[in-house]
Amino acid sequence: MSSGGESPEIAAEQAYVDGLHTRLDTLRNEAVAALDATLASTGLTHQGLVERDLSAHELARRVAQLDAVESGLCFGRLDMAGTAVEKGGDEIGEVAGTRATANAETRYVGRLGLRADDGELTPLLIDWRAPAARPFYVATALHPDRVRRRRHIRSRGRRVIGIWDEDFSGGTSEVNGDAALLEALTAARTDRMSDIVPTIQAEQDEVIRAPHAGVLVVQGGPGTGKTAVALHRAAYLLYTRRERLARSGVLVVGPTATFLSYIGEVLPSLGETGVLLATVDRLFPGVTARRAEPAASAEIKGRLAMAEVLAAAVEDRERPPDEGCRLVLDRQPLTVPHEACARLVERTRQAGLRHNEAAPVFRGLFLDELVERVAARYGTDVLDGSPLLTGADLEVIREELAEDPEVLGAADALWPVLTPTALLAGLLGSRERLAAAAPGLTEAERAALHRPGAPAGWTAADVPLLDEAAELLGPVPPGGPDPAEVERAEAVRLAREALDVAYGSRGAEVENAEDAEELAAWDLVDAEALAERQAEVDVRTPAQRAAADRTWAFGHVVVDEAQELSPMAWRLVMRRCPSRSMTLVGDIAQAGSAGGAASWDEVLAPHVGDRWRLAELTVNYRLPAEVAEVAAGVLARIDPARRAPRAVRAAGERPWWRRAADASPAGLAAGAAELAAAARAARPAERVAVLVPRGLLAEARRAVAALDPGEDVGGGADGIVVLDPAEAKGLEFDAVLVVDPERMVTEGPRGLGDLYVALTRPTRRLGLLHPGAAPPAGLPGLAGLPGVAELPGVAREKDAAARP
Ligand SMILES: Nc1ncnc2c1ncn2[C@@H]1O[C@H](COP(=O)(O)OP(=O)(O)OP(=O)(O)O)[C@@H](O)[C@H]1O
Repeated sequence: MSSGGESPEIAAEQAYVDGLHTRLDTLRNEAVAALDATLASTGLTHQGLVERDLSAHELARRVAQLDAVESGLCFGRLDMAGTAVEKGGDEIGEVAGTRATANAETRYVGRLGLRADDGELTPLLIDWRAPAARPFYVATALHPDRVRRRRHIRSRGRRVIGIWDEDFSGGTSEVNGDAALLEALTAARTDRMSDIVPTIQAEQDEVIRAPHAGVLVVQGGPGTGKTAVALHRAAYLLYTRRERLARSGVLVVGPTATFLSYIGEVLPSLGETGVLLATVDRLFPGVTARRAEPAASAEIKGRLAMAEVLAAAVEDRERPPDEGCRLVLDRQPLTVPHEACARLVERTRQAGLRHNEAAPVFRGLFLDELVERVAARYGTDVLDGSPLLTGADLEVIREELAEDPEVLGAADALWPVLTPTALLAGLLGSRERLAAAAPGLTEAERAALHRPGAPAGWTAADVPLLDEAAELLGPVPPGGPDPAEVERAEAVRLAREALDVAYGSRGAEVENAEDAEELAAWDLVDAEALAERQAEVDVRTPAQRAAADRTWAFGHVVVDEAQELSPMAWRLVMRRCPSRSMTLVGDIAQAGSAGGAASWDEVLAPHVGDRWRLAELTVNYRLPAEVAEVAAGVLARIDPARRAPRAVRAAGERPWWRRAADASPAGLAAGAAELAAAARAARPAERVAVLVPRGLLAEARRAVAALDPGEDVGGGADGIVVLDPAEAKGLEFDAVLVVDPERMVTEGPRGLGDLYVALTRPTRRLGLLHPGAAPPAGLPGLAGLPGVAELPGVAREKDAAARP
């Protein structure tokens, strides 16, 4: 690499890059001025206002894009052999159809396309996504693709600080382009993922630029760049298909909110701001999943069989009561018996509509039935047996009945208009309804689903069920009851049940006179207040316009950590993308949730049959080779047939294990906190993660939070995060301490996958804290270090006593 201010090569590149920034500044100033002028325009018609807002929106996007590309604007240069000059407007990454031609000799590659304002629109910088930039990523000494020399330009802010060259001239190659990659890989990590445009590798480039149509599955081991590739592919598709995708939108689905915040800067740094990032549980407008639940019930809710359970739950709500329907019309009682009601239900179903859409049909049939029964009260002509009432009489009766609140209420009770939340709350809140709708589940499984009392928020696994319910029910018909009212009525009903249950289960002692003064829940709240208190909070933002519409069809959907989605979650995601233009990235070996995927075929067959393509990433960019060796031991246990991705670098440092001085949960947590603090103290710039089995999480968090900020080691909990494997999915840290690896394996439903995730998070250092005296089983390549108690500054009297 050349570096330093004195190199003439660097000075020449600096001059060029300065010119690019001058051009960028000019464009930015022009865009800002145009935006100001647009916003200041007044006296517009309604149409004019709409157009003004549209153009202001577009200009604001342009300003944001020009701001975003400022850092590392130009990162590459291609010196091309030969004389061919490419025609067409797309080669530098601007609007197709412009007239300018590329300079066949030298192309600069950067974050966006720039042209000179010289009348010729001479290309100055080629967008990394344009076809003319492709050789920068795929040229090799063997297939140079007309490239004589590829140059990586490294900058800090606007200053060029280094260049690396790969010379492909004369059939030989002097390659040191790997240096740029290595530098990127060994840089210290922050809590935000960076883009990789300067160093995208050929196998990644192929995935990023793969054709748009259909489902593309990107399988790759940990650290192979699946997330990075998926996000760059989104940026690429937005660039090549801007027209269509800007309208329909791109959705990126990730496993956790932490993960989404970790990747949240990548697309904006590439100038793309219009992409919606969401976890599956945020994809049902108006519902925020805040409630936790045991893994066992989440797993049941994720099963495909729940689609049938919900369909049966809807049918159950259409079942007339055994005693039929009792009314009082014209002060006379009238009963429509169960069989007659059941006949009406059957005829309504024959209309083939969804439940809510069929409600008006049922109401019409119910009215016909009532008219017939009221007419029968008047009897028939004794002479000829003909009805006493004429058709006009019947019509009048029908009109009166159609406005009678009692009749309407009865129709609604027999065929209630339902919101998805009302249906699901009603199902989960009632043992009887669960028994009726889910006869295929065992008693214990139904008990796991049962949620007695008023609904207190939704869980992540409820969200795909709500979506399924919305699909089965259809929208509330116009003129039907207000959905908010329907929901509230159901909540009040359930709240009332909860209060009844609470009241009914009062201890006998409450009946005693001395306890009578004691205030209890049923004294303080009435059912309506309880329902009000438990109402869902809608946290939608304007930026989530697409997410606010459940029926929105995204133009492209990216799913990261796709192996984690349950079959019910897949049904939801597929509904958001009817075109099936999707990029799914994941690693079957890392599946940790019980409902996660066992194979891509199993995941996709119900939705697209075998119409999907598989791409594999084979190089591990995150892990040093020494850490990869340890992780490979776990992969061999998960699936001996699967090959671990090849690590591109070694750290020169062996991962280690230490025996915990105290094997109790509190002892392990304390030992982990001290080791993490020691790691921070040794290298204060590094981010440290303590990864623990789920059951140790609370204890370990407490121990780390209690670290003394004043101690000379560590500086307290700053820079240390404590996570379980599910939370750590997709993230990476400079140094990782895995606590009690054997418990991690036995604890989760797919514990080996959890351990594999945990071991594959570090970019530099890995340590294990283990309760046993023998090394942790099945993990090759670990160096054994003295126990925690022997660490300087860590030994304490009680630890010393606990040692054998
Ligand atoms: N071509 C590249 N240039 C520079 N850095 C890269 C490149 N490819 C991947 N990386 C880096 O390697 C790390 C791992 O990438 P990423 O998180 O995308 O992997 P992953 O396959 O999604 O991993 P996991 O399965 O563990 O979630 C990231 O820091 C990423 O920036």
